[in-house]
Amino acid sequence: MSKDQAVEDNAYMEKLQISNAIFTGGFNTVTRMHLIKLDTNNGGGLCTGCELSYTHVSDDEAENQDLSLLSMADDFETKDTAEFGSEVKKTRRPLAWKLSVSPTILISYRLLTIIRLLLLGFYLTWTLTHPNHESMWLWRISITCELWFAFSWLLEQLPRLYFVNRGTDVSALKDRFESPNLQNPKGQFDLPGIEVFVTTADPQKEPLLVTANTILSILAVDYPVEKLACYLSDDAGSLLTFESLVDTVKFARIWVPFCRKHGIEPRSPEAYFKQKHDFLKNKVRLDFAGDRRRVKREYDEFKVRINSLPETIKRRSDAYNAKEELKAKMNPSEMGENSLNEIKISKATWMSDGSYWPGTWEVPGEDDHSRGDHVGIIHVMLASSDAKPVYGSNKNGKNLIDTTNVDIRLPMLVYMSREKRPGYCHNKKAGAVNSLLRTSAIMSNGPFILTLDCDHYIYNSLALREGMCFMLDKGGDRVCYVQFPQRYDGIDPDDLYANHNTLFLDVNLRALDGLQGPCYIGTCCIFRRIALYGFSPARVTEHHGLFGTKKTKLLRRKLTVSKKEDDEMGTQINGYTLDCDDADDADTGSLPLPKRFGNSTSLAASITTMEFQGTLLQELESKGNQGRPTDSLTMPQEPLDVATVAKAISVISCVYEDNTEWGKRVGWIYDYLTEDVVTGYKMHDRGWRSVYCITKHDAFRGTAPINLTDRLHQVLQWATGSIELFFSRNNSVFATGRMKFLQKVGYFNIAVYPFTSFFILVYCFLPAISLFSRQFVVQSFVTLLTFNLVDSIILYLLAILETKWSSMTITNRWREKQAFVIWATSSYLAAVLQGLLKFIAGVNISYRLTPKLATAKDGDDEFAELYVVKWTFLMILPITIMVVNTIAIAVGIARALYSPHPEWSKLVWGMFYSFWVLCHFHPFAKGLIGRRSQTLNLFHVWSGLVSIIVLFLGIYMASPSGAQNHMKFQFP
Ligand SMILES: O=c1ccn([C@@H]2O[C@H](COP(=O)(O)OP(=O)(O)O[C@H]3O[C@H](CO)[C@@H](O)[C@H](O)[C@H]3O)[C@@H](O)[C@H]2O)c(=O)[nH]1
Ligand SMILES: [Mn+2]
Repeated sequence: MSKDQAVEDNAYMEKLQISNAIFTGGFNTVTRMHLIKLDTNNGGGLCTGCELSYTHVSDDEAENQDLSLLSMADDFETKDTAEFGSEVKKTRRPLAWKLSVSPTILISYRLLTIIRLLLLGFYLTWTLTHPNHESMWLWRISITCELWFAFSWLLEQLPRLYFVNRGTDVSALKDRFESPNLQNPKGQFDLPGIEVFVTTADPQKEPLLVTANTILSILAVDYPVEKLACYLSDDAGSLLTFESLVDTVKFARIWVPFCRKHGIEPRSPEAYFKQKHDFLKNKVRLDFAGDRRRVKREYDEFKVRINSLPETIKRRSDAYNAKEELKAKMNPSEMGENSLNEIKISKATWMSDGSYWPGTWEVPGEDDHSRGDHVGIIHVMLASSDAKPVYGSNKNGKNLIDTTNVDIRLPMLVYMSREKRPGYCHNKKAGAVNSLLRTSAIMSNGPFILTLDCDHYIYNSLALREGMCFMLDKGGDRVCYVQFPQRYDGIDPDDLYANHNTLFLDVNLRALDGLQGPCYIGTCCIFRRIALYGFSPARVTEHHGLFGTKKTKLLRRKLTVSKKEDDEMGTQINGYTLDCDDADDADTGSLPLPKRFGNSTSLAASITTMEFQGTLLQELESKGNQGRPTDSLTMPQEPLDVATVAKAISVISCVYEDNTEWGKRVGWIYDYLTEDVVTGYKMHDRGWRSVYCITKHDAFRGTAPINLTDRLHQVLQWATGSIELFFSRNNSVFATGRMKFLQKVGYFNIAVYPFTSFFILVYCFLPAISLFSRQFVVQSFVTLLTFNLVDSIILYLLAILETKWSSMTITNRWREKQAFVIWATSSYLAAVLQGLLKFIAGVNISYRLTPKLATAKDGDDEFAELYVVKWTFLMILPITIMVVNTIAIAVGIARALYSPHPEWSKLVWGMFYSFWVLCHFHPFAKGLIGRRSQTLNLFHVWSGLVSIIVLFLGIYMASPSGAQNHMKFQFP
């Protein structure tokens, strides 16, 4: 590009709005701005941001406003407070609180726990001091297992002693931030800005319609429009995702006003239109039925468009490619002589305005246009809007429904695909969200961030406000994130594969909330941006309310202890501390520059993490931390300029992913198969607390894998993440941070539970083995039985009490127990082995994206997917266990009936044990055999093989010679 041309271009660019351009660039790549044209012929036109014009608030005006606010605040301090007494009281209503659980329940729960602990202690001591001399190996195995089970129960149970439930008051939030008061005389939205991050990685496994619905639910959420920004990260770099987002925006212009006008819930159209109950209920407006019909029709058309996008793009590309090829043939000199160009052209993927798609092309294998090898892309689909509402107009040709008095603005929306290059580690989802974190810091810099998977939509449009209640209440500035539970649509009523995760989501996380907060579970979580930047919580001198006074004191003491270190090694600002606890950069207190910035030609060189943090620190300083540091950062009130977006492009360059800073101390943590738990762990370790927000109506909903194979792999992934936490050197669960002891126990439990696999496995085989060994001597049988009976009763009572403070039910509980045994013998075991391989041999573990179910069409069997079985190695052990125990039962019966030795009939007790084991595998068997018994071939072959082996073994042992040998047999 010549110099003159560049200047000319620049002048031209200034005149354009950002929304008319796609920005691309990356490491060693020039940052470019591609102007895109509105294609009126094609339904999938590109320009979307400019339909709604925003008025520019002049700097003067903005300043004046600020000043008036400030002077009001000053007045307030000098004036007679009595005049505003009622006002003050009104705005000081608490936003969030702890719900009290009946003391009877709490005390009984703790008492029962102690009783079981004592019982376990007695039993274990007794067993340890009374070895079974007639079969020592059996005794040794079982006592080892029992010790482990006791230990892991303790790890799980201890944090539960402090369970809490919480409540919020969204109307109090409204009173405090959206009604006129002294700090906010005009009653304008004074809520802080929130950014919503949505990650998507594969338009095949994650259907476009699912993502589109998530986006729609975000655009329609009940939160001040100008304080909201939505970012979609597309790790596939796919034109499919891009164009479906363009279409989504178009539909959003109808959908969002419709939702606002009639108070629609939920605001994902797919979920809304699927609802079975009477949709006219609670609807006051007369034009509702008509509006609904029109919007429904529009949605159906939208669905057809989205579903045919792959075909549309393919056809378009074929046509353009053919045209280009022809052009090349007709005019070879223009296109370059070699035939390579022709091949290249015939593979391209084209946008609707007739230009190349800068991301990945449908036909794979193209340099710079393949998965894992493409530039970074940013397109601002919707620019941030003005603070004043824009009302719609009457129903007319252009307007589908009457939107007078309905705010028709849409929040800011950005499409982003980070740069990817071969040879770089892109760190999966953690890398994607970190890219979003950097991009958004430049483009909107909201103080709060909600992360959502592409399949998790906002189910309750007040969800963001619920979360803000915790963040903005007194003491809220020590909250690093508000985690919501994961809830799902479309799970079979039996919840065959325990997809609801009740034990974890409704018991364990609630329990952790009573300590230092739930761990982060990857999605449905509102973060405080500074917590992601590696800051420590504010030093608070006085606290009451949300978290109680006692705990605050504890925290304060710890913070005082750490203060000394911070003065030496960290930067402190307005009570927030920037941790610099690593020796390598302790000297300067600054953050290291990315390694390869020295020879980068991109803008990236000028953008360092320090700059982000610098901006943040300045903001905090200038706002003077006026009691509410949380809302001191706001969304930009002006349209983005070219330079800003160009800057944003440079920070999604792949060099950042290689940088030690990101994912080590800042942002989402790298080097783990699952980034979630360890990211939250880091924050708790810095002294933050988190909050669990379970609302009466689910805040978010997602899809869960409802077939056995996908579920096994999902569990494998989670368990691997846990095991990695256990083996990790940097984030050792034993590390001394500012974490509470019992919170540590909670994390330790998460880190070690996969190890249970070994012991469960032994227990599943034990009855069968003992049956064949003839050594199941009933010496301690009475003790065993008595203990187990009493123990079961206590556990059952504990479970009943748990149903009193969580939404756990006894049926759920049994499902979870079954699931635990199944996962233990399949996914957990594989996870431990994978973890060991990584730890010892450094073997890399690859991530497997959980496929998301496209929404079922009307009339389809909703749970057809439930019985789809795809073979996986994870199934081998559970099948073996089932077969072995079935045979053990058969052999047991045969022996009891026909045996010449009377004492063998006692072995019949072992059969009950086998039966008990089999009961746990019932969901597994059901999933495997299923309704349509399709892929049973492998199951049959494998179980046949195991049966034969076991039978031969049995015959061998039953024969006199075999029996003699066996008397000397010692279990290895
Ligand atoms: O390279 C990647 C891989 C994944 N993702 C996104 O990450 C999310 C979660 O991936 P998925 O395979 O669906 O994981 P699940 O097992 O369904 O999800 C749970 O478990 C994950 C790991 O613990 C968490 O990250 C998720 O938030 C949590 O919902 C999805 O939105 C993906 O699009 C990316 O953006 N880039
Ligand atoms: Mn998921």
